[in-house]
Amino acid sequence: MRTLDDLDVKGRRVLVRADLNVPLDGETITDDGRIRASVPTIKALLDGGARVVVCAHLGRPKGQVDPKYSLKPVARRLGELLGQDVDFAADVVGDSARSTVESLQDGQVALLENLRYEPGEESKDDAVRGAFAEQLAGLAELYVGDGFGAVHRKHASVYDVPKLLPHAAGGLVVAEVQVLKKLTEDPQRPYVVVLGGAKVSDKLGVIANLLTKVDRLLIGGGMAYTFLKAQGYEVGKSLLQEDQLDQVRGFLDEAAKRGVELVLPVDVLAATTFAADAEHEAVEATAIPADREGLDIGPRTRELFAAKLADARTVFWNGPMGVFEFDAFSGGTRAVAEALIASGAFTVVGGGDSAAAVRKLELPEDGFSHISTGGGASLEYLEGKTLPGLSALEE
Ligand SMILES: Nc1ncnc2c1ncn2[C@@H]1O[C@H](COP(=O)(O)OP(=O)(O)OP(=O)(O)O)[C@@H](O)[C@H]1O
Ligand SMILES: O=C(O)[C@H](O)COP(=O)(O)O
Repeated sequence: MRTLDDLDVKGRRVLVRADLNVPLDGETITDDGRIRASVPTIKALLDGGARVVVCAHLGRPKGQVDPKYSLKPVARRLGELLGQDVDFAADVVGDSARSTVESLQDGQVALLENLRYEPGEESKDDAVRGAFAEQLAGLAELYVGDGFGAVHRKHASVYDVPKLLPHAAGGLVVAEVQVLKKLTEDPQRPYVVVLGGAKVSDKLGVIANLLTKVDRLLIGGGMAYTFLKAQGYEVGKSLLQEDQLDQVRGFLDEAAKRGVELVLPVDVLAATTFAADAEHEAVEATAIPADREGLDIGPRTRELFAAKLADARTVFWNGPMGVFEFDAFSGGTRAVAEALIASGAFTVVGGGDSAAAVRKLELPEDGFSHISTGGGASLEYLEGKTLPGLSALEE
């Protein structure tokens, strides 16, 4: 992969695809980790005299303009971190974007509005995506792919634009790949993967492949309930991927066949409603009341997971064990994070919210070998899949 050193950027407009998909509470950024991680590449380009045009997505507005997902607060924070103004374009490839980009001087930076306001960004139709990519590429002369968290998406800004412009990988992508490579090349064993979080349908897909690579798979968070249901237990109002139950039954069989230990919660904190102050109690994972939803793993599961992590030599963890944003349901995530730190293993935490949880719970970031900005992206990399955003940069 070409890197920034291979590009002559002085006086040129450089489109940087970053992953600035940060958690927001209204307009307040609750964790700016991904913005911070994007700063070194942007700064290096600015120091090199480039005119930098940053593009990124926020949330999943599905091709519609929705002010809730505006990148405006991100522009403000990026400016603070860079120590210079970030011009914000009110659209992605429209009049505002074009005039903002045209007025940039050497060493100045602009951020475009949320890429996912444009239906072309995520379209499955190559021609539709390609047409949007042409518009985006038209804003710049060079392209830098640095949004590691999105390299698993075959989206216009990730996959198609680098085909249209001379390109290079940014420092974040290079660094992330370097660490994750270590996990794919002969990891020390036991190799344990811990999966949780809420993007259940996205991430169930990686399990089939992971079962061929790991010694143990611990499943918590919103991911666990589809497994419990697949085993025949009722999960009340918990997060459930009903259409993937057969697939999950297949994983349970496959794990048993391969001798991979698949460890599920034995108890959960079952709440009356999805709220910070919800009434809740620890119940057996096999007996979740119909009117309750599991919002965290229970105390016995925390101990079980910690025991299963104690002798690990390599651990990858993606996805919080519960709704850590609510204090009452953050204990499971804390317990797993602490068990990773205590294991002394080579530990990688991946994912926007997983990394945010580590910081929110004030756990020492240097207690982990690496905190990756990619959740889904890291998981798919570990599967050994060719990721669209990486293959495009390699061409
Ligand atoms: N039992 C649960 N029920 C509902 N939501 C849950 C549960 N457990 C965890 N979550 C939620 O999962 C979310 C994080 O999931 P997600 O899959 O997005 O992880 P991630 O680390 O951000 O990975 P990625 O980078 O791929 O987005 C958190 O907001 C958390 O509240
Ligand atoms: O949060 C992430 O994992 C990345 O920003 C990608 O977001 P997506 O899962 O909505 O494509």
